[in-house]
Amino acid sequence: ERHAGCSCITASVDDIHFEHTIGVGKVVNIIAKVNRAFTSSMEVGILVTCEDLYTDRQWKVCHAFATFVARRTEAGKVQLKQVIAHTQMEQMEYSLAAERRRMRLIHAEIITDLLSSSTAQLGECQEYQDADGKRRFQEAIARKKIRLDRKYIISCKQTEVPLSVPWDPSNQMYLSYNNVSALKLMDNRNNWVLASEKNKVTNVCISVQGIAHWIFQHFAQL
Ligand SMILES: CC(=O)SCCNC(=O)CCNC(=O)[C@H](O)C(C)(C)COP(=O)(O)OP(=O)(O)OC[C@H]1O[C@@H](n2cnc3c(N)ncnc32)[C@H](O)[C@@H]1OP(=O)(O)O
Repeated sequence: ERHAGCSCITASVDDIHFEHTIGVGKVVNIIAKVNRAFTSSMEVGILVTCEDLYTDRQWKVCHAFATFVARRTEAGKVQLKQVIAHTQMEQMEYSLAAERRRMRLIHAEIITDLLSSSTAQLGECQEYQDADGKRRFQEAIARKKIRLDRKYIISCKQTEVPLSVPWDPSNQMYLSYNNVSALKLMDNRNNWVLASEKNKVTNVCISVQGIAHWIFQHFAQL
């Protein structure tokens, strides 16, 4: 709200993973920072650390991301002022914030997609009490896949090459979720056709033009 200069509403909070417990008597430090402002929404990174005052030891407890939206005024949607990223770390968070936002906004779409593709993979291995149990099981699988994708993106090392972002030095540490999800989408398709095979290297192709085009386009950037 300090950044926005007006009242804001919590739109979403990403997955929260606790890496350590906090014992009684320890000091908890919470640092929250606006990573990036978009139009009326902004991503806030929240870092929780724990401190033992007797030993001076500090450790990370969790790192979460929340999105806050400036409340509409009578004039309509609020245009937030931009965040200026100064340090290399701030620039990295600034870039990654756009990618995380994209993941948030397509979350529902991904769940639907994973649900339809995971139905085929489940096979006969699970027995369900009822249809609701099966649906909850499938949703849990879909959520787990999304969590793993997020973990992968967050753990991306600076030296790893970004995949789908227009090449620009400021995007060096930018990893695209789109490539990961497109590859998974491709992997789930069953209409792959063997194109050639030589020295145990198999080339396969697929006739979904839109996706293939997308992949080639982005591979071309590497
Ligand atoms: C204690 C608590 O805080 S409890 C939580 C209380 N929070 C609530 O009750 C939120 C209820 N939801 C809402 O009021 C609305 O859905 C809002 C404010 C989140 C979105 O408002 P809408 O009128 O749909 O606005 P609109 O579609 O224009 O989206 C506004 C912005 O929110 C962003 N947004 C919308 N949904 C989400 C989401 N789930 N996650 C992240 N950002 C989102 C949009 O991307 C957009 O960003 P931009 O302006 O920077 O491009």
